[in-house]
Amino acid sequence: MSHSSALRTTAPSAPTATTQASSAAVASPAGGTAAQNAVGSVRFEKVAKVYQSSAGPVYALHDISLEIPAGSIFGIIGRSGAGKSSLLRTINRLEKPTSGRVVVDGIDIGQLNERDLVALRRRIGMIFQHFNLLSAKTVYDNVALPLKVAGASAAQIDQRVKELLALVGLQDKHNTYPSRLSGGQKQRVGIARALATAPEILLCDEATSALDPETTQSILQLLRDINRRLGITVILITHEMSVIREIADRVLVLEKGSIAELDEVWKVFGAPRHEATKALLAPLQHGLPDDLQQRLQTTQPSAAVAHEQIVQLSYTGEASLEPDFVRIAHAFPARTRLVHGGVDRIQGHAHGRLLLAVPGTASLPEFSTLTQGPQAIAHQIEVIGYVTDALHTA
Ligand SMILES: Nc1ncnc2c1ncn2[C@@H]1O[C@H](COP(=O)(O)OP(=O)(O)OP(=O)(O)O)[C@@H](O)[C@H]1O
Repeated sequence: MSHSSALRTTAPSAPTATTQASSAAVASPAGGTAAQNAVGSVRFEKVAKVYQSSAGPVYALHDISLEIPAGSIFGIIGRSGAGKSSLLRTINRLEKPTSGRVVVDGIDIGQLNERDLVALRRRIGMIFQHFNLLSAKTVYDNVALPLKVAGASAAQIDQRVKELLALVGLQDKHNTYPSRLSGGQKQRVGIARALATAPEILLCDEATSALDPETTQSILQLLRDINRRLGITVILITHEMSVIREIADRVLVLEKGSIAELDEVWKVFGAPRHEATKALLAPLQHGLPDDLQQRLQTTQPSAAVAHEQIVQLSYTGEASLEPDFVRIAHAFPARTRLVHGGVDRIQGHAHGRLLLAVPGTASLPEFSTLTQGPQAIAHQIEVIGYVTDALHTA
């Protein structure tokens, strides 16, 4: 498929803005190279946001400095009120920072006049949790609207809307009204509309939060496709950690308006460091099964009491280490059983944990030699407790 070049170049409003951005990027006053300022990059420089409310000032963002590379998929997570929406909305200047700069493609967007701001917003599409479609207009007209506003001709609009509806898989819904569409279809219309002016950045504000898991998967697939085929930078905020795990390259964890963590997703999800991250990721952890949880003791029973030692092997994705069951079996004594666990893959890195039940009287291997160097079978190994009676005879 070669929608890519067509969809990025045929929007009537985009060429001027994109050309401006590219030339400004090459001649960046900050001295950055053209590659650093590639189309679709965002840089926050010491961004702060303070809202004035009747109850006094609300410090929503403090000292945010980071860079989102062009063409990447960037996730923003954080507890409710952490500042995610505030940060996202500074990118198209729906919110103006109280201090600091937001630089899009090498241009400080705080300096733009009204006309340039309109042009900027055409280069930055946005989709929403509740789709924000016009219910009195057909699918076709919803997608056509930004093109009409941008002054495109009827022929340009027709060609572009057809391309976009084909891209999002709604070529047979031109004349349908939003009320007749499923949630996933509505979001596809939202995406087509957001792409109408050939943006270089797509902001996604909880875009899958109102969708069921299967529809979420199909929308994520579409977003990934759009990112890869059109080279559009995708920046998303979500409370669904599985969405970040599924499609983001890098993730920012915000806590009380500050950066708690910022790194590649497999690193943050494999070994979360900040309390806020650990709390957010807790639902993704495979909890202990109830029967094991209830019977787990923290002190080891005496040798006279039949029991098992529960050993946890953790995988954080580092150094491409994978669970190798032959080596695990060799490292542990006879009659060791695999009782629980799971391994996910994030960006090609194995991530998860396995729980082994080792006979209580057997001596355990030296964990330090099994977690380092070429002999490593896991990133971390620890005894998490003991159970009397073998689990499988309970
Ligand atoms: N217009 C506003 N006026 C006053 N306070 C605001 C305004 N918008 C946001 N806030 C406050 O700023 C802080 C950050 O809000 P923001 O919406 O950015 O957080 P969030 O992480 O997106 O939260 P959520 O996940 O609940 O949507 C919160 O304390 C919020 O109450």
